Amino acid sequence: MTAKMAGSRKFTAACVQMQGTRSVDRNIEAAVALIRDAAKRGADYVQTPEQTAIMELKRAKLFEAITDEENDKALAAFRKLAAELGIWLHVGSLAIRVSETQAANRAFVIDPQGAIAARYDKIHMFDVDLPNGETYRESATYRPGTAAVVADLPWARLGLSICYDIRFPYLYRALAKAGATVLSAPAAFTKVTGEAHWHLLQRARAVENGAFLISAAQGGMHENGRATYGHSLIVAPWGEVLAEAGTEPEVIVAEIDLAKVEEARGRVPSLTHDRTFQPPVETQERRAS
Ligand SMILES: O=C(O)CNC(=O)[C@H](CS)NC(=O)CCC(=O)C(=O)O
Repeated sequence: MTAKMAGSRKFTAACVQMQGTRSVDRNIEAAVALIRDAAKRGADYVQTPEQTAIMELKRAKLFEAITDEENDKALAAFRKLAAELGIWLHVGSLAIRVSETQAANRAFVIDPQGAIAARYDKIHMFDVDLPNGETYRESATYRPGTAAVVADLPWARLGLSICYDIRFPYLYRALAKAGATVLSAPAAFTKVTGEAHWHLLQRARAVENGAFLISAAQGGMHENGRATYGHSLIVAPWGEVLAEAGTEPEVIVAEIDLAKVEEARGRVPSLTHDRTFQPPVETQERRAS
């Protein structure tokens, strides 16, 4: 609607924060209302969280609810909505059935005509036992992706990632080296790890790559028993938090000025200072000899 022209150095980004349920229909309805709100507030690019369409940890129940890409009603609804609103819509992820026994945790970038401009399958699987007793085995259900993906928005190259990926810095280095000036990590971070690490990791990836980092999040207590951290974030390349959500569903908006990328990279050009050697690891034995 208010989409700025291609070649412009500025655009308006929004994150839609959600409290995902076990119902695909209810989640689509909630997401659509928030995306409409974001467009009304002038967003050219809107991002939704990881698992926008279903938050379900029980494998059998998940497989009853999901389909392949062609039959996915959330994807169809979001394509129609992007075209209607004339926005770039980045669906943080959907669970897409890729075989009898496996799903992909897949992000979609949808263009203002409703066409799929890019797809990314989450690479790093959250197979973790937390100290509070929460246990996750993402790889028991999902087939990890094997490729890093960038998507060209009219204003900037966008680097894709999802949630737990944020803990693997070389992925974002690869995306930045491939020209990404806006990075993304839509998430369903656990409350306990989010409290400890969320802002730190998001800001670190932005600063070390001199790039914007836009991450829409799941937040609050979910029907599946999980508590997620929320705090959707839009971070500038110098590390400032431009917009941040609380724990409840809401929309956050910020203006993305790409001149800030050159400014940050000009001040500290660490992106051009990578050394390729492996630092020697000194062991006790070596030191003794
Ligand atoms: O479970 C669902 O329904 C949605 N999917 C997820 O929540 C995914 C895989 S279990 N969660 C994460 O990657 C959390 C990472 C995280 O919290 C960290 O890195 O600390």
